[in-house]
Amino acid sequence: MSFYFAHIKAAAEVIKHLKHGMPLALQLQHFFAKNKKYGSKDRKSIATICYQYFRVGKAFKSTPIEEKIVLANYLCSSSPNQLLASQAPALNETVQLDVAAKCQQLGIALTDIFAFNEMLGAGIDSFLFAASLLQQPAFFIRVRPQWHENVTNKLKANAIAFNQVNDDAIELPQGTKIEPLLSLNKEAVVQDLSSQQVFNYLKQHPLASSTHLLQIWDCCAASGGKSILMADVLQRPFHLLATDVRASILNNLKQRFKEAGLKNYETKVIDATVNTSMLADRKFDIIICDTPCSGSGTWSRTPEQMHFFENSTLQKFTALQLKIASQAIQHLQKGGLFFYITCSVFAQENENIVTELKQKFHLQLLQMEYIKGYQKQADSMFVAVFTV
Ligand SMILES: C[S@@+](CC[C@H](N)C(=O)[O-])C[C@H]1O[C@@H](n2cnc3c(N)ncnc32)[C@H](O)[C@@H]1O
Repeated sequence: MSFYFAHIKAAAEVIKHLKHGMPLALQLQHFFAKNKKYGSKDRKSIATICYQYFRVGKAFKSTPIEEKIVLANYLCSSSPNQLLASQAPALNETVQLDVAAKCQQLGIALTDIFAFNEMLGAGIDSFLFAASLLQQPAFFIRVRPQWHENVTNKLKANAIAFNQVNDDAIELPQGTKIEPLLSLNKEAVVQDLSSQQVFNYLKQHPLASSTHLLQIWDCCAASGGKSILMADVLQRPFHLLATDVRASILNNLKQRFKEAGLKNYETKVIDATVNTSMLADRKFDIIICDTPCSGSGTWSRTPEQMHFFENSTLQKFTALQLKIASQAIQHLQKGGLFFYITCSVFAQENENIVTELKQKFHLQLLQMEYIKGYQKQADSMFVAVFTV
C-alpha cells in the first residue's frame, strides 16, 4: 500500500466517524491519540486530506469517500503533488488550471460546492466566496496599541517571515507558534483580519472622542475578543459589562482581560434573550451584540460545518439573533451606538434582522456592511450600526 493510499484510508476513517456538531480538529486529535503510529508529517498530511474533503461541500455527494478525497485534493491544490501523482496522474497534469476550469473538467459547478448561493447577502460574490472555501484561511494577529515596534522586532529576531497587512494586522505563516515569542493578549491578540475591522465606524464617531466615562455592554462576550478590540479602538478608560449565557467562557474572558490589562469591568451570566431584571433600566453608550450565527463567513476555517449545514437550522439562529438584539437594544442610551455583528454571509441573519429591528424599534441605521474577507484569505463578517 502506497504512503498516500494509507493516508487516504486513515482520513476516510476520520471522515466516516465525524458526527454533526463535532469539530474536525477535535476528531483528528482523538484519532491521533488512539493511533500513535502516525508521526507529525503523517498527521499533517491526514489532516490536510480531511479538510480538503469537507472543503468541496456538497459536491460529489454519491462518490465514495476515497474517490472524493482525490477529487477534493485536485480542486484544493494549485500545484502538482504526490497524492495526485500516485492516485490520479491525469488530474495532476491539469492541477494548475484555475478553479472554474477544474470544476468544468470534473463536470461540477462551483454551486455544487457552496449550495447556498441564493441565501448570500448583498454584494457577496458567490463565485469568489465559493472559491475561497477551497483554501485554508491565513493566520492573522492584531498588534495592540504601543506594541508595534516590540512585536515586529521579536518576529524579525526569530526569523519569522510576516506580512504587515495594515497598521495593526500581521499575517503569519500557518502554524507559527507565537506563544513563546509574544505575550499573547498583552502585546497582540489572535484575531481574524475582518474581525479586526468591526468597529471602524466608531473611529470617526464623536463618541470615540467624548470625554465622559463611556458605559459599554458586550452582551455576547464569549472570551472577550471584541471587548479587547473596543478597548484598543477607544484607548481610554471606560466601564464594561461583559455578559454571556455560558459561565465557563466568562472565566476565559477574565484570564484574557488580566493578560490584556483590562480592569474596569464586571461580568455576569445573562441569557440575553430574556428581559433581565439584573440590568433593570441600565443604559449603555455602546452595545456590542456579536450574536451566535451559522458562522458561514468562517466556513473556510471549519469546512465540516458547511458539510453538515442544513437550511432548516437557520431559523434557530435568526430567532435567537432577533431575540437577543431586541432585548439588548432596549438598553441603548439615546445617541449611543449599537453594533449588530455576525460572522455569517446569509441575508437572513443580517439584512433581514436589520430590517426587523429597524421596524420594531424605530432605529436609525447609521451603517451596514459586509467586511468581505474572501479575497484576503480571511473571514467574512457583517456589521450594522444603529442609534436611537
Ligand atoms: C459569536 S460568539 C461571540 C464572540 C465574541 N464576541 C468574541 O469576539 O470573542 C457568540 C456568543 O454568544 C453566546 N450566546 C449564545 N446564546 C446566548 C444568549 N441567549 N445570551 C447571551 N449570550 C449568548 C455564546 O455563548 C457565544 O459565546
